[in-house]
Amino acid sequence: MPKWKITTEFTFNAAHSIRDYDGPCGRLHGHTYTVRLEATSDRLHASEYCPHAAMVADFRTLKWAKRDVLKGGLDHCNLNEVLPEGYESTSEMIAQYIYDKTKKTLPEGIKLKVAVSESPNSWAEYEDD
Ligand SMILES: Nc1nc2c(c(=O)[nH]1)N=C([C@H](O)[C@H](O)COP(=O)(O)OP(=O)(O)OP(=O)(O)O)CN2
Ligand SMILES: [Zn+2]
Repeated sequence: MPKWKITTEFTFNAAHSIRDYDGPCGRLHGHTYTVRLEATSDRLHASEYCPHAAMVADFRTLKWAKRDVLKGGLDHCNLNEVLPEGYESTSEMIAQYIYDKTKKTLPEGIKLKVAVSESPNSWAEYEDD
C-alpha cells in the first residue's frame, strides 16, 4: 500500500550526567542534542492546528521537545531532573522518552521512529516494530 513518510529535525540544549558512569560522562555536562523524528502512515490526519485531513502528523506537534522546559519541552533543562523515573539520560532513553510522549499525541496507525544525537558521530534510535 502506498504511504507517506515525514521527517523533521530539531535541536535542544540540555545538561546531564550518566548515573554511576565511571568517567567524565558521569559528571554534569551539556550537549546540543539533535533529534530526528520520522512518522509513516497510509492515511492523512487533521491536527491540533489544522482541521483538514492533510498531514501524517503536524510538524509543530512532533517538535514539542524543542520548546523551553518551562513550556513543556526539554530545552535548557537538566535531563536528570526532568526525565521521569525509569528513564536514564542516555541518548537511547532520551529517544525512548521522546517516542513515548510523542506516541501519545498521535492517531492510531502512525509508525514512529525517534533518533537522538549528542554529537555528529553518535546516534541512538527507537522505533516501532
Ligand atoms: N550508548 C551510549 N553511550 C554513551 C552515551 C549514550 O547516551 N549512549 N553517552 C555518553 C556521554 O553522554 C558522553 O557525553 C558522550 O560520550 P562520547 O560520545 O564519548 O563524547 P565525546 O564528546 O568525548 O565524543 P568524541 O567523539 O570522542 O569526541 C557516553 N556514552
Ligand atoms: Zn553526555
